[in-house]
Amino acid sequence: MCPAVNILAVEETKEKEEQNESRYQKGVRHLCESGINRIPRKYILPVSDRPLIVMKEEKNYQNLNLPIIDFAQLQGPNRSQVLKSLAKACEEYGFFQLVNHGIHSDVIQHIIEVGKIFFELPFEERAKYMSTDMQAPVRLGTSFNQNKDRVFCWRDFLKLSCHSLSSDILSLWPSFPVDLREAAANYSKKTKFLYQLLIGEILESLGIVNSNENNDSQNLKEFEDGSQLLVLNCYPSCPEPDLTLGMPPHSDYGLLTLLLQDEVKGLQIQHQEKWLTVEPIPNSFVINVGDNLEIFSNGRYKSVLHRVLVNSSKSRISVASLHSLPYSSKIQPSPELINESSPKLYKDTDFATFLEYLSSCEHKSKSFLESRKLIN
Ligand SMILES: O=C(O)CCC(=O)C(=O)O
Ligand SMILES: [Fe+2]
Repeated sequence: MCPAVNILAVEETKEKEEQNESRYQKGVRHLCESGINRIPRKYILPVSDRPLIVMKEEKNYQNLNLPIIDFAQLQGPNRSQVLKSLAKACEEYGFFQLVNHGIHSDVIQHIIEVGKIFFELPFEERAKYMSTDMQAPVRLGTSFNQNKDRVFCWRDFLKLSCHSLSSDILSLWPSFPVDLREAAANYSKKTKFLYQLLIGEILESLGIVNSNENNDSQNLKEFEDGSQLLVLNCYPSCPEPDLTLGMPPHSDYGLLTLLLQDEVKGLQIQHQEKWLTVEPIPNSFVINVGDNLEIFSNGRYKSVLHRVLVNSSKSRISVASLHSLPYSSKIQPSPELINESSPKLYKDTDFATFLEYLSSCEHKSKSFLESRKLIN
């Protein structure tokens, strides 16, 4: 081939690749709406990272019955037993399912419904909320970290910062469907309240009652007044689910995540070196320990890797309510949990360090937490 033709061919390929890149940035739903029956190369994981979906047959499905904590029982005569089960779940699994939590099923159904409708809106309507600014109070995005991911995952998401539910912030949230703001604000208030109760119980299960008297300790008020982020995740059905993931293995950064999944399974957690699928229980929350709680508990409670499978027949929606300390706070192992037999295991950490980490690497494993360890 003559050199001029060669250069033209290279430029044409480059142009095509750029067009494809900008198409993928618009999200998986947009891609599916264009009608596809194979997944583009951008979403195909290296063989070693692919999920093993030999479990199409129900008998091969390794479902996991996570420990179940009955929240109402914490108020009853079995309180001390339930606190022990809570501690054991956080130590052994880093996850548990919460039932009888007091949030009405209407509130739960409403957020799932508005989430479904939002992701079904015409692309031009959804696209108004697209942003690559990680700090934006509202952000429609795709994949895991779309600015960094070499391979994209099969997920779109809407992030709503709930730090303040002032009318200034709410007016930035999507105006369609018309009840999205109301449903999301109500859901965020209810989950924040539940989180506040739950983190109090978790601190008690760690044996921390009133560290405010100890000047070196985390101010307990910070646990209650921290930041909250709602993330509505949408995983469209996928023509080749064994080649990709809805979310890659990751741990959550904050203290606790309250996760609501619809009836479609997909969430898997790593437990004893296996990936196990978490069975959805209607009207329950999947609660997981985040990196900051692992640090605060000096490694006693575990922030565990989890990932999301997609499937070829059903879309899936989940809503994660992520709770952290205020972004200006430092997190450190609680001095009350450090002694001669349990030395300090993690460096003090702040949110700025985490943001630096996010922007500097492909966030695909537990390595942020690994990077905070004092002893490896
Ligand atoms: O969709 C799920 O089940 C999990 C979502 C998740 O892990 C997250 O939003 O951090
Ligand atoms: Fe997560």
